[in-house]
Amino acid sequence: MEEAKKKSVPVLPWMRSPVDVSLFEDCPLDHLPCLDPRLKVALQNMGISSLFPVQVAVWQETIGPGLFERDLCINSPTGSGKTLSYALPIVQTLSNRAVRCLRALVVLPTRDLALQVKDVFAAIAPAVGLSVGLAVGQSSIADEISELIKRPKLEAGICYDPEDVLQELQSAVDILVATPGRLMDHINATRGFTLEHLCYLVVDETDRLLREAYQAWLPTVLQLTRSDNENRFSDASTFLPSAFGSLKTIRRCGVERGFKDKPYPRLVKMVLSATLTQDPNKLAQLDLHHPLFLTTGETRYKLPERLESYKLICESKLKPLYLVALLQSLGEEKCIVFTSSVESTHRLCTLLNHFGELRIKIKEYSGLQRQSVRSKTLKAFREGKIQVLVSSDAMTRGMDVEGVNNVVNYDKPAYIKTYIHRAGRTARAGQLGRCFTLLHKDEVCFHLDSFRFLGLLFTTAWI
Ligand SMILES: Nc1ncnc2c1ncn2[C@@H]1O[C@H](COP(=O)(O)OP(=O)(O)OP(=O)(O)O)[C@@H](O)[C@H]1O
Repeated sequence: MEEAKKKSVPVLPWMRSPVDVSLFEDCPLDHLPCLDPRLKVALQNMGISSLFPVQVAVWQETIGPGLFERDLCINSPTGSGKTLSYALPIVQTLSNRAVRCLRALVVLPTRDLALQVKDVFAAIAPAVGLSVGLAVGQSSIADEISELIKRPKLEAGICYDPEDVLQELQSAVDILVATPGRLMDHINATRGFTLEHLCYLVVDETDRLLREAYQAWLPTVLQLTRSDNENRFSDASTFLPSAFGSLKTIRRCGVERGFKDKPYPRLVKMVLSATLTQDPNKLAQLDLHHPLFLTTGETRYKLPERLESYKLICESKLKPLYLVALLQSLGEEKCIVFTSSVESTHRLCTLLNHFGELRIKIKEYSGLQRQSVRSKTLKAFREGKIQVLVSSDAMTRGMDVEGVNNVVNYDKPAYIKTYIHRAGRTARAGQLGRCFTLLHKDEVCFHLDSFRFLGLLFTTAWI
């Protein structure tokens, strides 16, 4: 049904002539034009010696004479390195900034994803003197504000007038990684928080973020970053919250130090996903400027090169036993088992923990749990203290855990996109990985038909 609906949606003209990322090759850091030597060292410290194709393609479009002329829409497989593809050019371009203010905003749908992306920025940005902040609701709002906003005169004890205090509020960060809810909290209520100077907006996991309104964060950000000229023609009151604390932050032409009397630089947008939407109505929400589409190969979505896909056909009532046998055969290798709901995640995890012969640590990770519990579980999984994570689809998007060799679809994914994001937790960064899907024999034909367009061949797994 979903696929039939999609086929009737016309593709936008600019999407018909994309830059094909599959024509690019890895590029050693030594050969990358214009790379700041300080960033080269930072990348080497991360264990990176060359850039992946999508990173080279984005670098080419953003660094050099063309310098972020167009908004970029990037559709590239899971694990292909999309995070660094935007983080590196943004950090390199901002490295020349004279005054600290909030210039880049990266929005992600979940807290764990935002933390992951913040870590990538934090590994390179300090090398060129840039500071990175996080707004995800991990700490109290007061703690978060004190991380994001500075009061230099007040802190130095030389400012007593409340009016002066307001004037002196400054951003403590150049780059902010945020989830939509917390971002809106700061926009609405944090004094001194402004998007007035924003140059880059990254919408990662775009299709997921466009699916939900999240307190109208996108129209709000777009409205606040429009110049005076654009603002004159639109009526923000239709969606802006009534107690809109930061309305003063709408950018005016030439207000920033160094930009007096010059046209204000355009806000550049970068939107990314492994399953980027082609729906014109959804893309219209992003208000893209002369967008350039980067995608990998000719098929709409692509799986990682080194992913092996297996089907396991069994009767429904025997599924738990098949799973136990599969996990036993995988030994201590890290594995994520996906179910269709938070309830079945809980049930399955409880059941697996009753199989004494499975001498591996198995934990649940689902949207039903508190964030603190989820974060603790994820940390233990990263550290290898847990071998198997039973997860609902909360885990499917973007999570990058080293050494996950196997993914199991205990419940078959309802959509191709779900398959892509689940399977994409393995075979990342050019590594080998396996995805097993448990199917009842009646499901096999339907399942394989709907996946054929991915060029996906399932091998039958014998356990
Ligand atoms: N140039 C590189 N060299 C080596 N490893 C890299 C390089 N770039 C990224 N990586 C690693 O590749 C992994 C995947 O990167 P990343 O999480 O950015 O993928 P992604 O394309 O955003 O995937 P997803 O669509 O699932 O979110 C990470 O572990 C990252 O550290």
